[in-house]
Amino acid sequence: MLPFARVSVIGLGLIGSSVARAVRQHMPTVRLTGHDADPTVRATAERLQLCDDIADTAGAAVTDADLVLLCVPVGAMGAAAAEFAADLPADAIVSDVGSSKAGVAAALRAALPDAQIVPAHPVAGTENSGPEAGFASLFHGRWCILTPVEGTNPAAVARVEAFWQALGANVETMTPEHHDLVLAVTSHLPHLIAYTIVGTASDLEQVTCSEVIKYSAGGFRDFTRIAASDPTMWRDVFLANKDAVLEMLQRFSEDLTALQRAIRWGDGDALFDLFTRTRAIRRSIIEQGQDEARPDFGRSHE
Ligand SMILES: NC(=O)c1ccc[n+]([C@@H]2O[C@H](COP(=O)([O-])OP(=O)(O)OC[C@H]3O[C@@H](n4cnc5c(N)ncnc54)[C@H](O)[C@@H]3O)[C@@H](O)[C@H]2O)c1
Ligand SMILES: O=C(O)C(=O)C[C@]1(C(=O)O)C=C[C@@H](O)C=C1
Repeated sequence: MLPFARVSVIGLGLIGSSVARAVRQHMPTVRLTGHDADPTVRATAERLQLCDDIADTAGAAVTDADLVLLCVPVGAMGAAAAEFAADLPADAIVSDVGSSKAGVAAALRAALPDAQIVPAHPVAGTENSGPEAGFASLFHGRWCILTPVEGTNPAAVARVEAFWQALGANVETMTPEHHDLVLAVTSHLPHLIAYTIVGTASDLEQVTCSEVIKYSAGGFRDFTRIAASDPTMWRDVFLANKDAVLEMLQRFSEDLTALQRAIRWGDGDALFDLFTRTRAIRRSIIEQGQDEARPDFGRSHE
């Protein structure tokens, strides 16, 4: 049996449109309704036939939903939920896909004090955004982390878990705080580093007259992909997950200083040991099938 029969997706960008495509593919009988605050995105969603209906207001999108999935930037979650609060059916489950969880859970609870809320984070994405960037296989073999708080109905958690499993994801459950700490180091810090290194190189470009672009080979190019990620999304993530990101950044700065010292003092063993350890980590990620350099990654998937 399907976990939900009528799903509303609020926010039809990369993740919302990928969810819509994946629902169509894996649960074709589900009635899908979509809404986006941006009329251009709504028009594109209509043209791509992402949903059965595209509603002009968030309220109209949720009136008969049994799952409402918020796919908007984390800083917009509270406002987006408040827009449909008055129209939400009493038995509907509300979930989201935000990249940070503690702040989002609090914002959703404040906007929807009586709703069943099961926050979630599919750990899958690309540097692209918008409804045309989505694709149905985005969640295949990826993790989706659920962060229910105490008192959440276990049956609601089980239905959201079954939903993500039906889209091809592996589901894990943890507290919002633990999620935010783990993701600060595995996702948020790498983005901050990429934004920094590409920014630094671009400042240098003034000096080197475009050599940075001209000779950018593998290493720098990989950073530019990450640094091309959506500015609104990442601004919101860093503001929402401030404490965990700052803590991880402190640890990172200390390790960077140790590396700086090893280079200054010619400590080749320290460099070699670290690089050997990090190479093993990369290889174990590939062995576990978590490598993002899969053939279909980051292209159009329709
Ligand atoms: N991009 C990724 O790699 C990735 C991966 C996992 C989770 N996420 C999370 O998914 C969410 C969406 O990210 P995305 O990459 O799809 O972004 P996106 O920019 O592609 O899409 C976001 C959409 O939300 C709409 N929107 C903004 N405020 C709204 C509101 N109040 N009501 C209705 N619509 C509104 C925008 O118009 C836009 O179309 C974010 O919370 C992000 O943290 C992103
Ligand atoms: O591969 C990318 O482009 C991503 O940034 C995906 C990525 C990640 O850091 O792993 C980014 C943010 C999400 O919340 C989940 C996934």
